[in-house]
Amino acid sequence: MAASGEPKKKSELRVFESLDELATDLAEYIAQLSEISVKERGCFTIALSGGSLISLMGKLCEAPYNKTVDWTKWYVFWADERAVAKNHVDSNYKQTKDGFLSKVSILNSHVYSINDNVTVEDAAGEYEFAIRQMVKIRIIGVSEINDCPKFDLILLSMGPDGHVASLFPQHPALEQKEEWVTYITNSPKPPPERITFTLPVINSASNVALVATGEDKAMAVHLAIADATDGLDASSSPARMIQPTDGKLVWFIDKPAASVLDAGNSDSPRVE
Ligand SMILES: O=C1O[C@H](COP(=O)(O)O)[C@@H](O)[C@H](O)[C@H]1O
Repeated sequence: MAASGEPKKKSELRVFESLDELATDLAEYIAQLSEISVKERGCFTIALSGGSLISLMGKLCEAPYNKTVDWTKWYVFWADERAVAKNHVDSNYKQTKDGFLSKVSILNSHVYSINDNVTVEDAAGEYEFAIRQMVKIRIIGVSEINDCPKFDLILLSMGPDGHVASLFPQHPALEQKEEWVTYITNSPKPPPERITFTLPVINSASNVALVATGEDKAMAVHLAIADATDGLDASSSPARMIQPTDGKLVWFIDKPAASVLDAGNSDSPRVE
């Protein structure tokens, strides 16, 4: 990992033999970024997603990280949320609470969940407002390029259709350039109503990690990473649109997810 002050490589592809190895490296990556941010800025702002990601973060709740990470300096946000009650099985908050937050000592007051008591439109507006307040007091950094929030780390899990956060292929939400947080009411994956960070926010982060595991994601990984993808229009692969402007992207994938890349069906990956 590039230490503070060193030039950062823009993107990197890490392929693992097993889920256990991936989870081990992911925990170390997050812990290192947390340490660097706390040293440089006094806090660590992280935005999470749902899906398979949370269980892959499990090793962070174990030794040594449960003791060595400075959890009191963490500020937790969500890159997307489904419009369901917080105790619903589909809630990204519930999944994160059960699988991660309840096992580490992050302060409750540093956990910024999305309001489940209002319409998705209002919830998106409220969440953007909350983030603006955190930018104003410089807990969340700010991009010098576009005034967007600059999260220390945004963690995304890619779906088999190439979606990230709740940004789905061909969806107009991919075009949203003005708002930081938007909403959709027609998600192709249930539940239909969701709140999501927009691409400008994701691409303004200091670090973005994209996780994809399993053979059912192999083609989406190929479309997102391969150099040449004949005839592909950009919005058919939201994951391909993740290109941090002034930050670093790291892909964490397992062998099955890398299988189409490995099969020699692709040109050299766009990432190192
Ligand atoms: O619906 C969602 O799906 C993606 C990917 O989920 P996975 O189970 O295929 O890993 C997830 O990252 C996103 O946050 C979520 O709302």
